[in-house]
Amino acid sequence: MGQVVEVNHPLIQHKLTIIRDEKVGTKDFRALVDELAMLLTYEASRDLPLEEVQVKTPIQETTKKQLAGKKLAVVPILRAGLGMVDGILQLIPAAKVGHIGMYRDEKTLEPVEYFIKLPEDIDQREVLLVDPMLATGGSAKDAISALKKRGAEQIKLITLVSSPEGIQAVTAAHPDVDIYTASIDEGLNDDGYIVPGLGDAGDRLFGTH
Ligand SMILES: O=P(O)(O)OC[C@H]1O[C@H](OP(=O)(O)OP(=O)(O)O)[C@H](O)[C@@H]1O
Ligand SMILES: O=c1cc[nH]c(=O)[nH]1
Ligand SMILES: [Mg+2]
Repeated sequence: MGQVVEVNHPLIQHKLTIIRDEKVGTKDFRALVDELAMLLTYEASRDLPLEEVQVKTPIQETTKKQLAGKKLAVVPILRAGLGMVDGILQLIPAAKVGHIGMYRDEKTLEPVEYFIKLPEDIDQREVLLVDPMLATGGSAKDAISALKKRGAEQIKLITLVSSPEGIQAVTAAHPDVDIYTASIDEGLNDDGYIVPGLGDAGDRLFGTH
């Protein structure tokens, strides 16, 4: 538990480099964030438990494997986390979806929670908390605390771009949470943006400023 996995798969690195380019528009940005979320989830779900099940093929009866144990919930941190949900649901169609609304105060960079709605059985589910950016770590840290307060015990954090500071903040506050990311970037600028990063993920996804 508490591992930090920078997923270096060539397809992930290639697609991330494309969306870093400020010239890439909303349509392509949105499509690639979804693809990256799917690829990262493929990696993050490597340890899902399996169980045996009887199957009768057109040829013969056999014993094979199926997913076992806890069901899953995908929980995006609004707004930008929303851009990762569809890609993940293509991989795990049966997952339930929760929502945690948070924005960073422009001056203090402190996260402000404005909405939270989770499946009533969140305590029975393994949670994939998703947000493209892990900067100071404030949003992810508070979102994980909010999930734990509502009974979630197994949480993984999936981000596209993370700063060393954000990783440090989350692993210190929540050593039980694994972090899967496409890139650990250099750091943060004075405005709390990841360097080199990709800009404001929410604004690029939704065409806002
Ligand atoms: O690690 P932190 O310092 O908390 O920063 C990361 C958060 O900042 C961005 O959200 P933002 O506040 O811009 O809201 P938005 O997603 O609605 O754009 C991003 O989507 C993360 O949620
Ligand atoms: O680089 C950053 C940092 C926080 N939030 C973003 O959307 N981008
Ligand atoms: Mg946010």
